[in-house]
Amino acid sequence: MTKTISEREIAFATLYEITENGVYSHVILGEVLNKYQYLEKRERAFITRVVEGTLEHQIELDYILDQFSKTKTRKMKPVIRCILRMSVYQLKYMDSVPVHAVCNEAVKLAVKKGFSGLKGFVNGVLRNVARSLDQVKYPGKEEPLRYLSVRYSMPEWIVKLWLDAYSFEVVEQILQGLQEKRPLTVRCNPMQGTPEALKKRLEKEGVTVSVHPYLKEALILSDLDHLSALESFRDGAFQVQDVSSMLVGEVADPAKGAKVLDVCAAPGGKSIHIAQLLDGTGSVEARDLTEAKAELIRENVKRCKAENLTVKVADAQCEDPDWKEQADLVIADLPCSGLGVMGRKPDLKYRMTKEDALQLAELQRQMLSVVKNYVAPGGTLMYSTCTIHRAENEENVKWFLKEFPEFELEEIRPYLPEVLRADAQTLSGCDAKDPEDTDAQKSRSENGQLPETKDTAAPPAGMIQLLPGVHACDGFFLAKFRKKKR
Ligand SMILES: C[S@@+](CC[C@H](N)C(=O)[O-])C[C@H]1O[C@@H](n2cnc3c(N)ncnc32)[C@H](O)[C@@H]1O
Repeated sequence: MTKTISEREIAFATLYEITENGVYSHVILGEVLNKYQYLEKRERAFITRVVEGTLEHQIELDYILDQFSKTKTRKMKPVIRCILRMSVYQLKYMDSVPVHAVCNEAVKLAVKKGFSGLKGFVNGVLRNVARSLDQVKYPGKEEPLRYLSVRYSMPEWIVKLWLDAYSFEVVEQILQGLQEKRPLTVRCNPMQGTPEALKKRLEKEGVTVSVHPYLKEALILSDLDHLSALESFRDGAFQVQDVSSMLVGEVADPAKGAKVLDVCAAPGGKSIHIAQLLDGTGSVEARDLTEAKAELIRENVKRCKAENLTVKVADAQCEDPDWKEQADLVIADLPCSGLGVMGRKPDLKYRMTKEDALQLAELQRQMLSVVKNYVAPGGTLMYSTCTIHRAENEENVKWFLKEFPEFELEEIRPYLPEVLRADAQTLSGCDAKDPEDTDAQKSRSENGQLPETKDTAAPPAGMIQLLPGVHACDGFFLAKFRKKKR
């Protein structure tokens, strides 16, 4: 097929839709790659890399451009700003792309988009950047907020939020972790065989597989094209899930025969995990707000052949009297600001605001105050988010325990992989600035073991904040509550 549009033009149009019209990056990239299936694999990879890379480094790219252009990026015409950003990304991060190709293509694109009058400006700025890229002066560490924000392209409000909660070193580790390419992690379906058998099966299908250091059921896959091309995937032998999310099921540790309610379940990762841990016994009801979300759960349930799982459309904000004190386990994996998974969704950091994140913390409180009513006396409530935000995590836990004294935190360390146990937090220890400073850490005996059972006075370490860069997983928070028996 003759090409009427270049890969740079496609990357530009995609970026423009995301940054100027607010379209979600993962949605539009999926559509674009689908539409231009006829392009070569190399060209499709170029489009993805330029779009995701430009978004990922946007603050840094603007900082560089502002040093070379009299018109600052915020005052530029959106089309020109978009062309310049993606061009500087190629100059700085894509060694294989020659400078003249970047500049010439940017000029051509500006002309094609109706800005022939600015072709000299585009060419001049880019040639200048290319010549002096090594001499760009970045903010120094004496201005920690600005340094971290520009160096890692993270909006200042998020950096500030984290600097208020963690030391400079930990925040830098988180930011580095978010920029690293996240591996594809999957969880073995225990109903279909052992992780060892799945590993062999995947290797036969041409996939490179390693076992995640935290859980033997978690496999890291690489060298694969499409998941749906794998028979093992179509058969439901595994489910894509970050290892942090797998910990919800591990820590919940449901007893065989348990009655489980997952109030925000789509696309079904945690519900299906728990249904499998129940080994076909008990029941899981997986709920989400809309029919479209419920359908996503159904598709995954069908593929994984989980028979003890039903799906229902229901609003977690509205109380369902039929479930009052009926559940042995309630899973509340609630909507959140997602600051722990920004590595997977590069535009999220520019969309989320401090106010939105605080509103989400309020929404979580409202949902928790409804869904806690479903827990039977002696039963468990698991609260989790994929964010790094004390208001949504530790502060919500504090609020919950104060508001609903019939609940208490339950010790989670025995259920965690050994390397994570020291980072579990108690209620009083969750204000510590460093993960190493937690109460749980302090209450460990010298050889790093859990306290002996006779140490009953030790407060339970019932929650954990996982941090990318510090831990080998996404940013994630979980807490385990037990409803006291009457
Ligand atoms: C973090 S995701 C859940 C991920 C899921 N637990 C898993 O492991 O696959 C949060 C979910 O909450 C759902 N949600 C948002 N508001 C809701 C509401 N009022 N009632 C029920 N579900 C809601 C969203 O549709 C989204 O699917």
